[in-house]
Amino acid sequence: MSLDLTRLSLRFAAQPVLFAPLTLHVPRGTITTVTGPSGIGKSTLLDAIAGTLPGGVAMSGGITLNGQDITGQPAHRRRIGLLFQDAVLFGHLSVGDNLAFGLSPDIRGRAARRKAVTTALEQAGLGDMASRDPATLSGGQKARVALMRSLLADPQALLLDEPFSKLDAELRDEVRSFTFAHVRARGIPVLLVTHDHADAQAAQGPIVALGGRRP
Ligand SMILES: Nc1ncnc2c1ncn2[C@@H]1O[C@H](COP(=O)(O)OP(=O)(O)OP(=O)(O)O)[C@@H](O)[C@H]1O
Repeated sequence: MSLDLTRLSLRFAAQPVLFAPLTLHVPRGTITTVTGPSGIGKSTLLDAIAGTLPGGVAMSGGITLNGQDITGQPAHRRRIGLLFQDAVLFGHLSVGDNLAFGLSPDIRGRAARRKAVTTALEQAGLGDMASRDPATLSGGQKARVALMRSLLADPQALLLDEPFSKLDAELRDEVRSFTFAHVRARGIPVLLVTHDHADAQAAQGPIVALGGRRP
């Protein structure tokens, strides 16, 4: 199982390419860190992989997931999770319903679905908070629910875009450890975009520095 990019290149209309064509092998079970200066195209790269590129971006090169070419596939068919710095939970749903929303359709039957949500709540340390309004959760609790919701969708790869940058230092360590432990346990390829050396160090994987933008 791996995520592979082959000479991937991105360009907004009438602008230079964002970064030099990127070839990258992200094996399962590793967290590969992507760094690079602001504006080089790190978030746009993750959008390209997830299939959520904004309009007006020209892409060349290829993306395969577990050997399957997904370059032209719509986002909902790629089974790639994307997690941002803001743990965005649906305000009109309870914490439990936020988790249920993420559930993979492969988990069938009411009892099995309920059990998956209960297990995720317990893993997030929120066993008794299923009916809580997400607005009443702490930053760390929200981040844990957002991760669990992504994992309940049973993604085949996970993309993390500065996922800890809004958290204060102490919380950041805790949420980082929690996140890395859970994604490692899944054994899926993970790409982490970060500016923080401590994140890259804790990821314990290869570090890819984007650069080489043409003038
Ligand atoms: N709709 C758009 N049209 C033209 N250029 C855009 C558009 N959206 C983003 N850009 C430009 O594309 C470049 C890449 O943006 P992106 O957010 O991917 O960079 P980044 O490396 O993630 O930056 P940061 O580290 O600051 O988050 C930036 O220079 C940005 O100004």
